[in-house]
Amino acid sequence: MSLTEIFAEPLKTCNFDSKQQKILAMPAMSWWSTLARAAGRGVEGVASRTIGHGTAATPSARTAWPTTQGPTVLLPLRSHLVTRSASSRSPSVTVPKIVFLGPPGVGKGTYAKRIAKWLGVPHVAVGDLIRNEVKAGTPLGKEVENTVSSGGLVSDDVVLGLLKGFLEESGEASGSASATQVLHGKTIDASGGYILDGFPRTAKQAEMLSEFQNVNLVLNLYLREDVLIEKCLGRRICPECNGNYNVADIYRPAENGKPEIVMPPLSVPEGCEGKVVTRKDDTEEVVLNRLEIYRRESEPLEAYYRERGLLVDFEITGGIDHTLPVLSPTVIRELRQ
Ligand SMILES: Nc1ncnc2c1ncn2[C@@H]1O[C@H](COP(=O)(O)OP(=O)(O)O)[C@@H](O)[C@H]1O
Repeated sequence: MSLTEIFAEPLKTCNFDSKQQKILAMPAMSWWSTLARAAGRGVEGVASRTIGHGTAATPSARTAWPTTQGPTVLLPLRSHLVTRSASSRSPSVTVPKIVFLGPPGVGKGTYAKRIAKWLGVPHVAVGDLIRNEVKAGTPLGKEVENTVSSGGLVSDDVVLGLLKGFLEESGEASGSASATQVLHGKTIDASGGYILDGFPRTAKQAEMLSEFQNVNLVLNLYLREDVLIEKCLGRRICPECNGNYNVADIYRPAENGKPEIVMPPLSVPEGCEGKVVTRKDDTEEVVLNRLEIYRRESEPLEAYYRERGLLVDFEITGGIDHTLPVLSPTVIRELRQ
């Protein structure tokens, strides 16, 4: 079964009458190995751990990618991961502890959230944990409010304290603003793995994280900077449902060895229309400041994880429907290594 067969039809809709039903009905291990084999084939020929639509995929794989018709939906994979733990695979793979890295505007949060849902693990967005404290008006929130709205980085101790509390207390209601509000009142359990988004941002934070968590994959999403700025300025959030949207409609032709970029807007659904707002830190001045900080901090951070063989670079060149069918098997393939 080819990558196209697995990801083209099924990912467009959540329709159980489609081919997806057949895939899900397969015995878990055979589904798993088919997916994993296809994932390996999909990025065949990549010399290093650098993956991207423009750089790694073969032309035939590229033309076979699904077109953008309707939302891309990945059904939960958790049961397959659990099944794998009974096999001979290493336990680290069955507990995916994944870090997503990437500059503001790259879509890190959106991809992290989708992949987390698919893997059946919580998406832990540190920026949300911090914003939550600010929104709840806690002493910590008041302390960091100005730093956040100017695009600066909150102190390591504060962020680490929040994250540690969240990861260690999740599974039992901690009663803190973070555990109860970020996840909309639902208790979450990070003991079966997680996707960490927004932490670490510096090599020092990576060191600190390694003292209490063993991360097994770091996905480094990247995108050219002029597009990043446009995407940040087009970003909208719904304060009620926490949904993220983007009104920017971006196109850049391929030139000077750079891939073509096609990013249609991520439209605001009816229920959120009239409610969406621009984040305070998405003004041009603040975005430029955040990108500057990112550039400064990301190099040593990437080096930290590259040296440990955990970093996978992934170039974003398209919208979600274009990217997710390539990113998802990449995550599985890389977790297996
Ligand atoms: N790991 C971190 N260390 C320090 N500050 C952080 C960290 N993560 C988030 N923050 C603070 O929260 C703000 C919002 O974070 P986030 O939602 O991840 O935004 P973005 O990725 O768009 O910069 C950041 O600008 C920063 O002030």
